[in-house]
Amino acid sequence: MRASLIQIAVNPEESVNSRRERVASLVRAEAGADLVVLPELWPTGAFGYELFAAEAESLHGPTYEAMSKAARDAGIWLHAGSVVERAADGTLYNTALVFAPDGQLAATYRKIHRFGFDKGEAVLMGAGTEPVTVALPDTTLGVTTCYDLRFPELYRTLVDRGAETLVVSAGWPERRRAHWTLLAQARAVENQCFVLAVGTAGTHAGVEQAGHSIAVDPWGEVLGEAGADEEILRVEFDPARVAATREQFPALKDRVLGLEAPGGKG
Ligand SMILES: O=C(O)CCC(=O)C(=O)O
Repeated sequence: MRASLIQIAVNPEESVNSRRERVASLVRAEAGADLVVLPELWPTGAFGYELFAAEAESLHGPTYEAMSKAARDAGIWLHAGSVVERAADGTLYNTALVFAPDGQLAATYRKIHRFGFDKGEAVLMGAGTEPVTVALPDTTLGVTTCYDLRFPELYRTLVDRGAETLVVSAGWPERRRAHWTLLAQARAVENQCFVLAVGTAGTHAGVEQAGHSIAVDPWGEVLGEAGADEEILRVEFDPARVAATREQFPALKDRVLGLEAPGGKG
């Protein structure tokens, strides 16, 4: 399976419309890949809070249109990163879009863990509630977004639902780059899954982005890692390695379930 992780530079001198057109061309140029993955909120930047309301889209807005067409033109599965979705009741969500090679929408995922504690996304957006998997011909994707990476229980839920390739679409800051790499590898090892983690490059809203998109195999080995700037990280892997790893080292079978305390208090 060939996957292309497009680490998009988000810088304020490029308009949202120009970036959308540029990214559509980058996606089209990946024809021949099986799967293309884009980062979180690349139209506005994950920290472009002041743009969220103005650039919010209905689910079938301009990013949907451009990405659906790009997926169809390239004939690829496309995790198109996420957009600021304005729902019918006016609530904003950080919503990831996944398209099939015919351009049809295969899945949406509203980010469950919002970042910012008592500000930013955490107050500007609503929280998703539904973990999402997408069955591709050769693997099942578990769809997650940025800050989700810190919450292993979400990934276990995705594994229980059949996920074998965990996608993390992010806008991760440079300041915490060490966490990004470490957690991507940890999620791969503990879940015996491939992890495809794609972030943004550049600096927007004063927040330097980490870049360093990374692909990890079910043994925790790094298949490829990008640098800091805009770059396309292309990796090839055999999805059957997930079943083989789980058979050779069956740690997932030793899970002890039901340890969570009722009400979430330990
Ligand atoms: O958890 C982190 O350090 C970064 C999370 C983040 O930037 C996000 O979810 O947008």
